[in-house]
Parts: sequence; structure tokens; C-alpha cells
Amino acid sequence: MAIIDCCSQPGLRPYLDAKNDMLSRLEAIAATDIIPLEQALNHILAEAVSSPIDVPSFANSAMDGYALRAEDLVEGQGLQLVGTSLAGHPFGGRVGPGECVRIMTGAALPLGADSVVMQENCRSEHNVVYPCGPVKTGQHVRLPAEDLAQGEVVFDAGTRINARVLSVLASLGLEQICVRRPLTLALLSTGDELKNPGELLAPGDIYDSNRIGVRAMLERLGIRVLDYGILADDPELIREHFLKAAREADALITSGGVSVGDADYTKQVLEEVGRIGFWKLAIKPGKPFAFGHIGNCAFFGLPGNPVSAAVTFHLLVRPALARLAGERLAPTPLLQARALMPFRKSPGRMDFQRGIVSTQPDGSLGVVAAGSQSSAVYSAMAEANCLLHLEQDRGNVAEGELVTLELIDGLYW
Ligand SMILES: Nc1nc2c(c(=O)[nH]1)N[C@H]1C(S)=C(S)[C@@H](COP(=O)(O)OP(=O)(O)OC[C@H]3O[C@@H](n4cnc5c(N)ncnc54)[C@H](O)[C@@H]3O)O[C@H]1N2
Ligand code: MOO
Repeated sequence: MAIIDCCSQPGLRPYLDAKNDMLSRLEAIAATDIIPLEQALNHILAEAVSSPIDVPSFANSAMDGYALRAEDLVEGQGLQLVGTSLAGHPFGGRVGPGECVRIMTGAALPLGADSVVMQENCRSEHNVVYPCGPVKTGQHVRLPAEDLAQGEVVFDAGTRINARVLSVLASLGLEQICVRRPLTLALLSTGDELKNPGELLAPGDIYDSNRIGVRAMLERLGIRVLDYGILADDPELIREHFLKAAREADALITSGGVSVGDADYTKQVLEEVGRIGFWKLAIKPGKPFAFGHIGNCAFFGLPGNPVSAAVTFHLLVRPALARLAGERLAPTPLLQARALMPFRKSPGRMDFQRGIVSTQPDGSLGVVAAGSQSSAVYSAMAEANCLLHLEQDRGNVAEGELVTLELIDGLYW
């Protein structure tokens, strides 16, 4: 007699398989804008940027001191001080044999000079300067194009303009920059039990935290958010807003209603008005995550449990948004750390447990659980600084075992 295993969960898609499938079904928006550099933070470069100039464009000093010709130096003999070169006020003459020029950091190296000696290493008497110690030709001189050469590709298309990239673009003197049009995302929460902060809770109600958290993550990514608020568990209302999102947004993110409960309408409505790419993944938390399209609008259905919503946003929605925005995302660096305590894990789903990783006295990395691993306990998630990547088929992690993890602090969440 065949035994029916009613507790197994067939058909769950492995994480990487689902993620790659999703990315293959998404295309970058084509529209671009030319915007002032000052407004470019968090935008995505639409084209590669080449340097219009050499940076720096002239040889200059890396130190406050004296510019001189290294070959002139003879132990005990001084150099005649013939002028000063300040940043923005170059010395107009030439440094001849036996001469030197007072120079400040960033000031142009005068003609004839080839080296700079720090003022701490010089003695000066009546306009005669005595450098002490050995001097290497070229020391403390920053050469033209040492940083970037004219015509050199500085950033590829798809680069996100963070503060560091912005600073380099400014150093090129660029006034305007060609970027992809920022994404517009519609966002809504579903659930009769949800209330906005400030409202009174009736018995059985909770506050909507997912939409607030997801909106914050989207805003940190430079995405324009159309916040549709909280929708009751009403298929008609949900349908209406799905169609509205398809008209107004590049993508729609929903929270809740993707599981199998009696009031879980999200997936049902998606099937009616759009198409499902996949639903249900072999991941924990976040199993009921749904992906699809409503017309050209991409659809991401986050599970209602707050930890599941945040973790699936990071694992699936973040890379999808990068694809839509035309952003090149570097592969996530994965680290190995020693488990400082046992972690419970059942085979069957890849488990992204929330951890706190720290450097141990011997210099190695050690990781402990960030409190409860329930996908309903968000306060523990807020304490975490890493996500463990525990492979789908493995079981418990013993204390002392090496585990793989990614850092999540300092990102957009
Ligand atoms: N019989 C089964 N039940 C459940 C399964 C399953 O496979 N079979 N999956 C479980 C998993 S895993 C998850 S995750 C949840 C996801 O359910 P839904 O996406 O349908 O979410 P809801 O039922 O609407 O809510 C779940 C939970 O989260 C709270 N919630 C919902 N929205 C918010 C919000 N915006 N902010 C804060 N908290 C929210 C809600 O009150 C519920 O407690 O399903 C399991 N069940
Ligand atoms: O997978 Mo659910 O997201 O565990 O809570």
C-alpha cells in the first residue's frame, strides 16, 4: 500500500532557480533623463562616463614644503628660496639650479622642479633652505592623470550614483549627467486587521508595519513610491488597485494575502488580471512569495509576516528592481563565520536566519542568532546585522560549524 506523505510540500522552487527565472523575465526601462549633477544622487547611469579631462590636470604637491630639483641636493648646502606656489596661485617662474620654491599641498609644481620635501624635513635661514635626509626624485609629487586620464572610462552604464561616485563625477567637472528614469513603484498592504499608526486597535487588529518598512527601503533606493495604503481583504478592491498600478507604475509591491487562507486574495486576483511567474519558494522565511506581471507592470507579492516581507524584499525584489532600473548589482559578498551556538534547521527550504556576527578575540568571525527566528518577530530582525545562508537540504547547525552569511548593515534597510 502506498503511503501518502501529506506533510511534504512539493513544487517549492529553489531560491536561485526562481530568482534567475524572475530576472530573465524583466527588462530595464528604456527612458532616460539628463539631470543636473547636484540632483543625481541615487540615480543610475544610463551610459558609461568617460573623463573629459586629466585628473589631476597638472603636476602638484602632495605636501606643504619646498619644491626643488633632486639632483641639486648636496649634503650641508642650502637652496635659494625664489618664490611661493599656493593652491590656485602657481609660481610664475622656473626653479633653476640651486633654487627652491615654497609650495603648499595641491599647488602646481613649478617648472624645473621635480620633487617636494616636507617642511618638517627642512631648516630655513634667511631665504636659504636646507633639506635634511635623502630625497627621492619625484617624491611627494602628484602627476597629471595619476587619478584619471582624459578619455578613460570612469564608470560603466548601470552604476548607481552613491556619494562616492557623485564625488568622482564632480571632480570631472560634469554639470549634467544622463541617467535612467527612476522607477515608479506602487505599494499596498492587504488585510482587514491592519491599522495605520495613530489609529485605535480593535480586538484582533495590528499596525501595518510592512508598508512603512518597505516604503523606507524603496525611498532609500531612490524610487518614487505611489503609496496606495491599506486595502481590506476584498477581491474587488484589490483588483481595482492592481489595474490602477498597471496604469501608473513600473511595478507593484503588495504585502500579505499570498498564502492559502480563506481571505488570501492576492494571488487569485493576480491570476485574473495578470499572469503569475511563480508562487511558493523553497525558502524560509518567505515561502509564499509571488512574482508575476499585470500587463507590463511587474508584480511582487510579499508575504504578510513582517520578517518574511523584509527578507523576500532583499532576496528577490531588490535584484528585480535593479534589473528594471538598469542597475548593475555586484554579486553579494558572502563570508564564513563560526556558529557560536547551535542553529535549528530542517531540510527542505533554504533558510535565511537572522544573526549577529562579530569579530572574536582571535580575529575570526563568530555568529549568534539575533533572537527569535519566528517570521512574525520583527524586533529580532531589527537587531540583526547579517543573514545566514543555510543551504536547502541541510539540517541543524552544530556549535563550532562554519556557516555562510551576508552582511546587511549599512545597506538600504
Ligand atoms: N496553511 C498554511 N498556512 C500558512 C502557510 C502555508 O503554507 N500553509 N504559510 C505561512 C507562511 S510561511 C507565511 S509567511 C504566511 C504568509 O501569509 P500571507 O502572505 O497570506 O499573509 P497574511 O495571512 O495576510 O498575514 C500573515 C501574518 O502577517 C501579519 N501581517 C500581514 N500584513 C502585515 C503588515 N502589513 N504589517 C505587519 N504585519 C502584517 C498578519 O497579521 C499575519 O499575522 O502564511 C503562513 N500560513
Ligand atoms: O516562510 Mo513564512 O515566510 O516562514 O513565515
